Amino acid sequence: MATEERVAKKLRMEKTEIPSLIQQDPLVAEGAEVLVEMVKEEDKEEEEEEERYTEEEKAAGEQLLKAVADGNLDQAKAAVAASADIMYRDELGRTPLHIAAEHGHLEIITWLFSERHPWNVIDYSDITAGELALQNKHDAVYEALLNEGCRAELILRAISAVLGDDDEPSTDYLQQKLHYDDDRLMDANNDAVMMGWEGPLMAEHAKMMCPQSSLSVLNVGFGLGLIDTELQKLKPQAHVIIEAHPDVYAHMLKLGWDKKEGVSILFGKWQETVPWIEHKFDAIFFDTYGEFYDDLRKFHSTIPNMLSPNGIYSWFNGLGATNQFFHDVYCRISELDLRELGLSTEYVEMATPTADERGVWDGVRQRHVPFLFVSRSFILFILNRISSYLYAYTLVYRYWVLDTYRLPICRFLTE
Ligand SMILES: C[S@@+](CC[C@H](N)C(=O)[O-])C[C@H]1O[C@@H](n2cnc3c(N)ncnc32)[C@H](O)[C@@H]1O
Repeated sequence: MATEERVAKKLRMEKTEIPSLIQQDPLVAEGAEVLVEMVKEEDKEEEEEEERYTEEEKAAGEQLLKAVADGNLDQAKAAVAASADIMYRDELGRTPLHIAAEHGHLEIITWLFSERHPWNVIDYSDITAGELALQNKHDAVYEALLNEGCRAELILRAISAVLGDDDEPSTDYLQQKLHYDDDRLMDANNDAVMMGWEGPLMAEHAKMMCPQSSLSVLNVGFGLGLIDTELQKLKPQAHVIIEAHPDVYAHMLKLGWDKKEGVSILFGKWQETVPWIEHKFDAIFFDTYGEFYDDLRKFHSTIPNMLSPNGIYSWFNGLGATNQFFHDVYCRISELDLRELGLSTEYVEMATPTADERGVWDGVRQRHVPFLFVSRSFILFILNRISSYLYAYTLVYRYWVLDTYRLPICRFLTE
């Protein structure tokens, strides 16, 4: 496929639409250039891959793809025995897993995993096998893909723990100069830390966590103060806010949050302030920036000490939200992590604002779709190498493509 066509596909638009889009804005042009370079790089890799195969291996690869599409396991096994690469790709970059998922061949999926086919491989348009199973309504296949995704991620985590590969959260974000602009909070690169369009999500979180007044609440991460404003409307008896960034803290003081009745601000990172908290809260919310899934998991582990017996814990759920399949895997992993801590998780579904309603992209770097896909593809490109998506949590967690937001409600397990 020609480079232009591949770029258009990645942007999910027609080839003819791109020139006018590029003319509109130098930032979009910059984004498109990055994409072109990425596609060229992919082309080079593809060529190298082609050259890697002998004629015999290519024939076996084609035989494998056909057998998988036909749902013929014996022939698929024979193709592998005859030297087919288990991850042989067709012209769309789809591997046997994509094809088996698209056609709903569960037995073949199980066999592919036993042959160590990775669960999270993407095609040249960033499509996962999970998305193809979902689109074609192959529920049992989707379930098998989800299970494998969770299994693989948990194994990877266990290996990282043994290797002592437990990264400290980066302090880069906390050292950057932030600025507030209308209803947005942006970092030094003009990347949005928080945007006003998330207001309805925050209002829903507050409502779900605080069904009545006079409760005792904890919020980690002030940002625009959207959730704190909503919590205030519910008249909490005690309202603790943990915030680590000096510019956000200064903004809070300027707005007089330190003088509001019942409000206490703990200035510092939650990692340093939470261990000192002895109070039990009826509602706890977590939404930070510049942190990884592992940090969220560490925060989960502090909940049993801080939540009152009938309390509710919730967190901003942007896990893997650039892709429905990845999102579902991470929601399930989080549920498993919380269960181990004695907490149940219920995901309450609500519609997310549409792209038009999110018109607030104006004035920030990520406002245009090309950037969205540039960062997404870049992350997936890295992912293919480390075979984990969880590390991408921070970088992408504001740019979700999901129509439905899954709001987590966590409580102590009763049995
Ligand atoms: C996405 S914003 C929170 C938005 C907030 N939920 C709202 O409704 O406006 C994330 C906030 O977490 C803060 N933050 C980032 N890392 C933190 C940490 N380790 N401890 C405490 N706050 C942190 C950021 O400075 C930022 O104010």
